[in-house]
Amino acid sequence: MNTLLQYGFTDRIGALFSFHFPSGVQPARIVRADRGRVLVATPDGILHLDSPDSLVTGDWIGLVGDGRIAGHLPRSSLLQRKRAYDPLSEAQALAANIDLLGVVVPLDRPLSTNRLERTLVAAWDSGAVPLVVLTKADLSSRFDGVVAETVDRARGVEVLTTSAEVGDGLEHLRGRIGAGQTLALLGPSGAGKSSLINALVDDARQGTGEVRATDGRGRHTTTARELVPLGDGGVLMDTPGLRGFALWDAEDGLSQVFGDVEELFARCRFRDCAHESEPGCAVQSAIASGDLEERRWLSYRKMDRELASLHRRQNVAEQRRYGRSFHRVAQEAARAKDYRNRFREG
Ligand SMILES: Nc1nc2c(ncn2[C@@H]2O[C@H](COP(=O)(O)OP(=O)(O)OP(=O)(O)O)[C@@H](O)[C@H]2O)c(=O)[nH]1
Ligand SMILES: [Zn+2]
Repeated sequence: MNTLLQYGFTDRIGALFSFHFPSGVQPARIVRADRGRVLVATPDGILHLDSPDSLVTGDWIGLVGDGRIAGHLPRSSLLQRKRAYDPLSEAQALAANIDLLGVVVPLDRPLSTNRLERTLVAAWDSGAVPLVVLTKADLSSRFDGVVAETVDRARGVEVLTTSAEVGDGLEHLRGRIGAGQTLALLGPSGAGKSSLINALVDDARQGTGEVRATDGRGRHTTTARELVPLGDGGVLMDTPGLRGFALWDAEDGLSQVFGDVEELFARCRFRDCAHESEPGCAVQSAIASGDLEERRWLSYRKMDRELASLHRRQNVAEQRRYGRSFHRVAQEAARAKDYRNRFREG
């Protein structure tokens, strides 16, 4: 099989390709991206290449004859994160062209609803389709009710139950990854992501991890890849960059997960209702009647506040940048005026 077909190449990607690149440009996919270096899957095998820093695992790229990268296709989805220590920094792209984003919830501990909601928000926001993957089903008797609670909190997102240990649910999950689709997993440390990936890949009778690649000088090296073919056209993405994933600019996702809460706002008597103690507040009355859980309301509030403060900080940075460029324009205008005046006088 053509190597690229194993890495998710489809007719749709082929068509996008001919649309974006002149003929003669070869399609390829980023299997792993390090600073300035990428591992790429091409129709003829895996190569190491120098690259611009803007490429991420999952990108579809165009290759010119001499191994130069002509650019990447528009991304159907993009996972980004902010750098927690630097709120003014730009979002950092982590991975592209993920079709299914598995939000991993382990059954060996109580459910962290807050984390589940956040991760679902981020998943929706990336453009991928979220899927909740319950892991360690063989231990589920320890914490009764986590499955039901997860289904409830997932708000219509599909929930699958798996056990890497005893093999439950693996077939079903494999079946969900169509040919040409890429699945990535997001979840807390110890949730069972690696075990699940290994189980899925073993199932496809493929060795995970190391792969042999050729560099520009024809030398062979062995490297870890972050895209792992499942053997039937489906692809698993296992990138360490997705660990420690944080919330970033996720309004659209917020509405996906908390749409029912936001719908209540329209029913408040006052348009500028703060949803605290105003008469006719639909939120407070839904809480009082039990239609809206107070916990969900508080978690909506918290995320909304975080997004708002993120925006304020971004806006301050933007105003500073704008201020600097405005200052420069003003100075130039003043100089020009000065010049004209002198010219007139002269
Ligand atoms: N009983 C049981 N244990 C599991 C299962 N899957 C994973 N584990 C155990 O859970 C622990 C964590 O699993 P990992 O697969 O390393 O978890 P991870 O999500 O990759 O963790 P990080 O690498 O920290 O992100 C290991 O001790 C696994 O053996 C399962 O299906 N059943
Ligand atoms: Zn209100």
